[in-house]
Amino acid sequence: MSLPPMNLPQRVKLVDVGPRDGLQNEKQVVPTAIKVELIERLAAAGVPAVEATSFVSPKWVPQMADNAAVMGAIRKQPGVAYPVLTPNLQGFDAAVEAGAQEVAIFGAASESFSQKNINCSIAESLKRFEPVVAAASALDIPVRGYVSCVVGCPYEGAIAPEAAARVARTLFEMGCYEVSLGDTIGVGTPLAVARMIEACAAHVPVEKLAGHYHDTYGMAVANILASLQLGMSVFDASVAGLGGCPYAKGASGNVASEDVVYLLHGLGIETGIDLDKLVDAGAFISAALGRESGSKVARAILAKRS
Ligand SMILES: CC(C)(COP(=O)([O-])OP(=O)([O-])OC[C@H]1O[C@@H](n2cnc3c(N)ncnc32)[C@H](O)[C@@H]1OP(=O)([O-])[O-])[C@@H](O)C(=O)NCCC(=O)NCCSC(=O)C[C@@](C)(O)CC(=O)[O-]
Repeated sequence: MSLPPMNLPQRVKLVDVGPRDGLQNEKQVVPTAIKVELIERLAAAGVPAVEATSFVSPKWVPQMADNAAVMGAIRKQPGVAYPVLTPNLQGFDAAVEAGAQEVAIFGAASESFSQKNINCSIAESLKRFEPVVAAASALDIPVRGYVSCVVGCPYEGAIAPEAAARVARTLFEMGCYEVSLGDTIGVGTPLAVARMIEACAAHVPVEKLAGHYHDTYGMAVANILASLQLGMSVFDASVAGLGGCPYAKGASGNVASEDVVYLLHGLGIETGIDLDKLVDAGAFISAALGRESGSKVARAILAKRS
């Protein structure tokens, strides 16, 4: 017996956002040296893109205040991207000064979340991103775009697929090489996520879309499978399932990178990632934070090893 045919990609790119999306949400400020070692371990495990930090206001997110120190200390691996978040030109200039070679701008499909997260409306945020994309383009720096709250918002509830699609389209037309669709509070189910992707893919080629799913309701792996079947081949995840969002109360971490890699390899999809080394990276940061990994796969592998 075999499964019904699934139209799956041969290779998937995983973007580990743990050092940024994960550690921005820790109550304790994680020492710079630990962040740097985590980033280096992820790159050594074969992760092709590691989101290293964010150049946002340290008053808003003190956990990322050591952004320049982190960027200065990483021993960069050839072929690995180390994108950083830049909400405005001030953040972009600081990121470039610190040696960033890829940046990400981040908008939202929900007005309330936009206000809480970056202190402006969706329209204002898109205006604010334009000079960032222009400055990046002048320096040949690729810009990734994010849309938060693509299926649900902590303040507004369900979000219409068209609202996500409008922002995704604007970011893509502005010049983002890829648009990452964030289920910030992890409420999506495969049907809701598929409807949202279909709406976005009407304006942005599906191969330019990435899935960024938090695992609050345990649906993220199912949502990734649904997204793969719709032609997506880039996913964000956090080693050890780190994280959440400081402006989305109750949101748990991103889907764990280890769980995503286990799924993908089980489907015969290449990632270039060594799962054992990834589990080691997750064990390293979990020990540094003094808690168990949020990845079921990592816990199973570590239990088998002991
Ligand atoms: C966007 C702002 C800066 C607006 O914040 P604001 O207060 O409206 O900014 P402002 O332009 O009025 O400036 C006020 C002060 O902030 C400073 N400032 C201004 N910009 C910067 C900067 N770039 N870096 C450092 N400092 C900055 C500026 O210099 C000034 O300093 P002061 O004169 O008071 O001393 C603020 O709201 C902010 O930093 N927000 C970031 C929030 C954040 O990082 N959220 C988490 C990331 S998003 C996320 O996690 C979702 C995602 C991407 O993962 C996808 C998903 O899951 O959905």
